[in-house]
Amino acid sequence: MRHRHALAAMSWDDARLTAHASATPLKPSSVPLAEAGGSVLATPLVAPAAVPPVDRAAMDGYAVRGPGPWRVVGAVMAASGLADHLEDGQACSIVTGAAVPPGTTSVLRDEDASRSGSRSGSGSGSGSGSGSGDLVAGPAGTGRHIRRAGEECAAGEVLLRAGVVVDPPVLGLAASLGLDRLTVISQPRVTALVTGDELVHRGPSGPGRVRDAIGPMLPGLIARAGGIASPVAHLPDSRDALIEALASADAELVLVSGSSASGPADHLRGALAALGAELIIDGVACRPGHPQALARFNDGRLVLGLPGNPLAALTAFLTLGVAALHRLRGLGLPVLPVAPVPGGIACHPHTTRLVPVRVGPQGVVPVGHGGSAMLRGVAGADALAVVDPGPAEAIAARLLSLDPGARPWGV
Ligand SMILES: Nc1nc2c(c(=O)[nH]1)N[C@H]1C(S)=C(S)[C@@H](COP(=O)(O)OP(=O)(O)OC[C@H]3O[C@@H](n4cnc5c(N)ncnc54)[C@H](O)[C@@H]3O)O[C@H]1N2
Ligand code: MOO
Repeated sequence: MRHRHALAAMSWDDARLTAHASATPLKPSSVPLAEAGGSVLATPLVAPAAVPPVDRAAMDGYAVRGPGPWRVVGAVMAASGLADHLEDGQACSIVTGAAVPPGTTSVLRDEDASRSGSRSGSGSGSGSGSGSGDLVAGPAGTGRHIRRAGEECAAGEVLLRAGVVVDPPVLGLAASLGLDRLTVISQPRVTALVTGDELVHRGPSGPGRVRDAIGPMLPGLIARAGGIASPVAHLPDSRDALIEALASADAELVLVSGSSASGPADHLRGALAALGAELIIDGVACRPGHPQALARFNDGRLVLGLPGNPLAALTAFLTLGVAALHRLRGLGLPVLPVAPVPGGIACHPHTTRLVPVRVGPQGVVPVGHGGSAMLRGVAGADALAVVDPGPAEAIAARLLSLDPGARPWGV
């Protein structure tokens, strides 16, 4: 029984938009910082207090007050509390980042300081011990080498808008603001089912044996696209096994590879029909990746059919999978930068071509080996050029990143 192409193949752009619109963003929640990586801010990031909270030394050296020379009256270490007030002509040795004593007018760098007295002679007299009573001299313009309180942000300032991905710099910023929790949309869960009786997971391919090349790609792709991958499940070409696995998948998005075409072992559409899923996309007008499909269960879970040819599976994930995951995470559809193609790329009259390219300063250059069963080209490429259908050659193309976790970039 065949359920082939009840819907006409959708254009590549419409398919991305449709996949994005088919998903429902997950509900926001408050999570500890340690669990927030990869999630998306559900509310703006607001500074609860000024950063830095106090004036701090920007260099190792001496906090001084007024014109020199200065008498060293103490030492401020990294973990010292607020030191006593400095009077005119007084200095305190200090380390980078420590709060300067009240009254400090400047910080004199170690390498600019000359010190006389019990701890003189090294030219770098700060550090442990106060050496109190020594004299220190050197150039110290007013306000030099002091990080002012509030110089990074004031209390109540909005630093990031909602919808920003919590990546390492954002996590570090949140920690430096003193935050312990963030209100975020957490990462969607993704289950991957790799089907095929012919697939093997060790050793070479041969007659009747095809080494699984999709299973190894999916966990990294899912993670880079902001999903949480469960271990890849391998299924035989069995309609019942697929129905059982689809019915029990506990994830917002289920990927199924190798069952998307119309052969006798391609059970995806039959399994979806048996489970009452709505087929939203049945084929996309792109190459590679034409037979990809997207369906939705009544409970909102999405199923993405990845074609069995490995490059087609990759392009399908980057097309529909990334679009759906972005929406689940509360993100808009990624806007693709445009790059010149100095040598041109032949267009297909009716179908969008996805061509592995290297990105250079002059534009993009195809790397070859972009057939749907090949990964050689894409493994050495920076992006896929999206070559819109047309009568001749494209001299510019949008770029689809091969790393769905990369911050947006331009060319
Ligand atoms: N009569 C038709 N035949 C095919 C059509 C079509 O429209 N009508 N579409 C072709 C295109 S385009 C593609 S892409 C494939 C999609 O096939 P399936 O998704 O059904 O996958 P299979 O038939 O199982 O496999 C195709 C090919 O890929 C190899 N494969 C499968 N899984 C893996 C894997 N995990 N790692 C490496 N290689 C894999 C499989 O052995 C086959 O060689 O259908 C075309 N045919
Ligand atoms: O379009 Mo298929 O998806 O060539 O590989």
